[in-house]
Amino acid sequence: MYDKTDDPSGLRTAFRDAEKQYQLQLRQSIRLRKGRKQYGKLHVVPTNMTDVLDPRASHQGASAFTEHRSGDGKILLTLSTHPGFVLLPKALTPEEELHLRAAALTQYPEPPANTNHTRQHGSLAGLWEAAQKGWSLEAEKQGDLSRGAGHEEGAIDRVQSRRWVSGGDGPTAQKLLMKLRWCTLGPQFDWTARVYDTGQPYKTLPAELHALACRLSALAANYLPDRAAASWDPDVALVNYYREGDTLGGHRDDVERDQSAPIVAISLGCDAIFLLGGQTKGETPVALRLRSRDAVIMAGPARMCYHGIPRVLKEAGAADSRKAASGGGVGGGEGSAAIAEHICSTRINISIRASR
Ligand SMILES: O=C(O)CCC(=O)C(=O)O
Ligand SMILES: [Fe+2]
Repeated sequence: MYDKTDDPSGLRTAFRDAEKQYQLQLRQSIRLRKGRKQYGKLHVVPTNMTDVLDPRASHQGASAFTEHRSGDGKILLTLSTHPGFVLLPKALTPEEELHLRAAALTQYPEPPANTNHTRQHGSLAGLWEAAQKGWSLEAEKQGDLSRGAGHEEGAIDRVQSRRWVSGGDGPTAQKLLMKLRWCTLGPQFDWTARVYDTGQPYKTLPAELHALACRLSALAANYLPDRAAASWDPDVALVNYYREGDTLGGHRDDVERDQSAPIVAISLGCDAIFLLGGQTKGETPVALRLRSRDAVIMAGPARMCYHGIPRVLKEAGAADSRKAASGGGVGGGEGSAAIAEHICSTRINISIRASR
């Protein structure tokens, strides 16, 4: 997990400049009519993408990527500037993509996994279903949010859970779903103490994520530092949810015990710009375009590199998601069209790690 307090000064750095370059900028025209201001529509200011490395265009020859092939023909891309970094375009099958995006919306945030809502609202069991049904949280009861003696800042208390009700006074499930930013699988992460806490109840890393991460790191093993993949046994994952305008600031994931072990990060939904910098924020990062089904592996020296997401490209990737919806989603099950619609405006990243 990463250090959110890493850049408290807000100092201008090469990394920060790159973040600003790619961040969503909205502009609104204002006209004066009969002495009164009239506000036009907000529009997105075009971003110069010419320096963004596109893994799907690597065959064009001008790319900074070096292309390799695994035994079964899968493409692996490396960067000579960043040893230990491997990008696997289309690493997931379309079936895995459908399955994981449904799981990331409907199963992974379920208790006992913590989410960014846990501190304020307690366990939100059934968030996805409640959002589909148009439910809200029942009104807060006096004392619901009281924290017992010995409460430590940063530890997430189990505030009493509230029920979903139709037409309740609390926040709507739809709004809470739109504001879902992360959930943690495997031992809970204490963001303030910056440690994994095996003392609280937690959801073990789903076997499908463990298997997928091991498969991908084994595929990339030749391009990772010595034996980084061989004995790797991931036990935690952070699921990040991004909507248009959401960003993930430049950080290093430096809490896990073995700082050279791989992190395998899976992209689902909308495209994004991923910045990969150096060991300080003074180094200018490279910008990469990540798409749904792509995987990124960072191990060895690349683990020490600052990285972040300055931009989610809402329209990009949406057509594919809609197409998948008409195919029926996960087994054509109920809610698959709703999942596909949601993912058209969302990016999900699942980063799988070993905490111990
Ligand atoms: O969203 C991404 O692609 C990167 C996520 C990440 O860096 C993290 O979860 O630590
Ligand atoms: Fe990270």
